[in-house]
Amino acid sequence: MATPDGRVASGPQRPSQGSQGSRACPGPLDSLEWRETPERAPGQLAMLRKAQEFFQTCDAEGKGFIARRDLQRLHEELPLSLEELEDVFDALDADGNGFLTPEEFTTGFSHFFFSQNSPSQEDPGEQGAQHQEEKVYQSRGGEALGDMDEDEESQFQRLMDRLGTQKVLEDESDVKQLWLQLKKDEPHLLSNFEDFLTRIFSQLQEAHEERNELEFALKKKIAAYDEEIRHLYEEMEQQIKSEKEQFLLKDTERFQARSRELEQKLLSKEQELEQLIQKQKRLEGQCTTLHNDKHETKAENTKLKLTNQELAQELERTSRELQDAQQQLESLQQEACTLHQEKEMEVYRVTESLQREKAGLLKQLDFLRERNKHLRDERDICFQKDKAAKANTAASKASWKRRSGSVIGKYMDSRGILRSQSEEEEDVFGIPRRRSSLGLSECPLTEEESGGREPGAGGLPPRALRRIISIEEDPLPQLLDGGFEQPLSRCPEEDRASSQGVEGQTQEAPPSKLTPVSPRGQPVGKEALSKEEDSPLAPDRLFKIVFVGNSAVGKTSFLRRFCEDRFSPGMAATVGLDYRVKTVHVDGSRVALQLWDTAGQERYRCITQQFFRKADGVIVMYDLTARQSFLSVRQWLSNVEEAVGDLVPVLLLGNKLDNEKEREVPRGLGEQLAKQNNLIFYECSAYSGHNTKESLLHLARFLKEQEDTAREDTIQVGRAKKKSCCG
Ligand SMILES: Nc1nc2c(ncn2[C@@H]2O[C@H](COP(=O)(O)OP(=O)(O)OP(=O)(O)O)[C@@H](O)[C@H]2O)c(=O)[nH]1
Ligand SMILES: [Ca+2]
Ligand SMILES: [Mg+2]
Repeated sequence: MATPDGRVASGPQRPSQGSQGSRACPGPLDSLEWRETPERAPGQLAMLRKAQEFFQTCDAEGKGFIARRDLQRLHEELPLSLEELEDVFDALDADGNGFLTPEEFTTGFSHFFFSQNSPSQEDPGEQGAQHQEEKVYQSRGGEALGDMDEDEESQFQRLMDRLGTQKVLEDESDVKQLWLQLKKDEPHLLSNFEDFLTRIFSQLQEAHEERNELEFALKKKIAAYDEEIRHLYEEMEQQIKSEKEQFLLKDTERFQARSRELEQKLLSKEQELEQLIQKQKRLEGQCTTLHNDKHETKAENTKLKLTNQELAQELERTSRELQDAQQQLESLQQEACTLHQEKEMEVYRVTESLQREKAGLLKQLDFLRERNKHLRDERDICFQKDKAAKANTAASKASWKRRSGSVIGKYMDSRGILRSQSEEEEDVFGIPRRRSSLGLSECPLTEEESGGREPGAGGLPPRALRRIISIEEDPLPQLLDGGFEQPLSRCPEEDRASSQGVEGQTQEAPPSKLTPVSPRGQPVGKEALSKEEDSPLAPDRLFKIVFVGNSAVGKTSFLRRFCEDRFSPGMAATVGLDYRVKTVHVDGSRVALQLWDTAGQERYRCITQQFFRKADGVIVMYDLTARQSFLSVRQWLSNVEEAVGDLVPVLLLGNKLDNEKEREVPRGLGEQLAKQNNLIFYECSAYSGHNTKESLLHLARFLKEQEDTAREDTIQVGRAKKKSCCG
């Protein structure tokens, strides 16, 4: 390939030969040379263009500069050695930084070009090897050309034209030299050479055309590609645009939806806010009212506090007063209690004195009876004497009547019937009868022997219960002062019923005339007399106990056993009511028991009923040898309950335990009944004395404990009340 020197050298020397130039880049350089050469006066511009083209040839990669390596790569194409090329590079690299910029290259090139144009070079050292090479080439070329004549020249030109090398060969000087050499040295080989050239050039031509075609195709392809790329680009742009639009659309829609949503939210928030504001206003209003209220309440509170204080003071004062009142009340209660106890004790003492009095009177009565008996005896004797003497006159009879009147008259009425003892006593002791409400019947004493009259038939109307003494109204003194101390007798009806049964109280009556049908011959009251303990000490407390149960179950016998510790068979039935007082010791206390013996017979029930009410305890007795008496127990219990409720403790006694072989009521039944009704239960015998004391003491203890508990309760309640008042 031709160097720049070559081209430049051939340029000025052969301006008409357009085919001369660089073989490396024939296209553009060719065209440059073809355009420049005809002008023959290349200006700066043309030179620059050439330099530029050469620069581009060297800088094949389009880096914008030429490295030392780029120039060395041209070593095979340029007729220069590596060292020479190095020299050229160094010469061109003005600043010596190892790169040739386009300016450096152009400057160096133009320098060389201008130095070529002016043969007298001012700076031969600078041109270096290039210059030398140029000279060699010129010398050779000049020599060859010098040898060629006009004829040969045209001959060769023709050959060239025929071959059509202009299109293929840029620089034909080599071929020309070879042709000339061959023509001169070996003319016979010229035709071969020409043939060879023809072939070569035709091939070259083909190759050239082919290349052109390829270039054209390439250009077309490139254009197509460009077109396609442009198309693709446009499409892409379109797509991007549409995508963008879609995206924008979507975004807008989303944005709009979002904004709508937000607007709604905002709206609701605003509403909420509005509500909240209203609420706040309301609350503020409430707050204000509350504040006002608070003030009012505060004032009221203060007022109330003051009132409270006043009230507290008043309360204190009142409680003090109350306390005082309570203390007073307590002292009054204590007084009342002591008064009550004193009263009871008084009652007891009076009872006792009356009993003693009663005993004295009974003794007197006994004495009188004795006297009566004695007088009767005397009378009998007199009567017998009269009979025997038959000389007794009416005067003697009259005197009898007067004695008897004097002595027994007190006891007999005009009809010869013994007056009731109470009447008698009224006469004798002048004690008036006071009680008449409820109480004991005063049964007339029927003296069988007085005319042998039947009591029922004797015209004496049977006197009904006349005198009634109430247990409820402190009865004892009155009970005793009138007639109770008298031996109670059987009622006339009973006498009649028992076919002239005469009261055993007139024991002195001749047995022949007294026909006691009932085993109950004995009077009741007499034996009840004061075998009672004459205790020197007054009892601590007193309990009233009422004895009930069917007739003949042994109530009176039981009481006798308990009080006197003896048993009399054939007791008379109790009439109305009897009582005894017995003091017993219970756990260190002296307890006086006022034991009321009621009549079990049906007709006295109404009286008995009255006595339950003031009773502290009740004893219900049945006869364990008489079934019916046990069956009546329930009735007795209900009577008690009717009168006093179930507040009063009840002792159930099954009597006549000694008579086991005639037992009709099993023990279990009694126990069961007691359990059902919450009673104290004993089986006893008045006859043997078994369980008499035990059972009554049990009841007495129970009563005492009950009273103790009640007292304690009262005290505690009082204390509690006091405490609560003080507290
Ligand atoms: N075998 C036996 N007979 C007794 C017992 N207790 C009383 N008797 C007899 O039973 C009969 C009636 O006795 P009272 O004591 O009069 O009976 P009462 O319950 O007082 O009778 P009223 O006064 O009519 O209510 C009398 O004949 C007594 O001798 C006893 O424990 N054993
Ligand atoms: Ca440089
Ligand atoms: Mg009796």
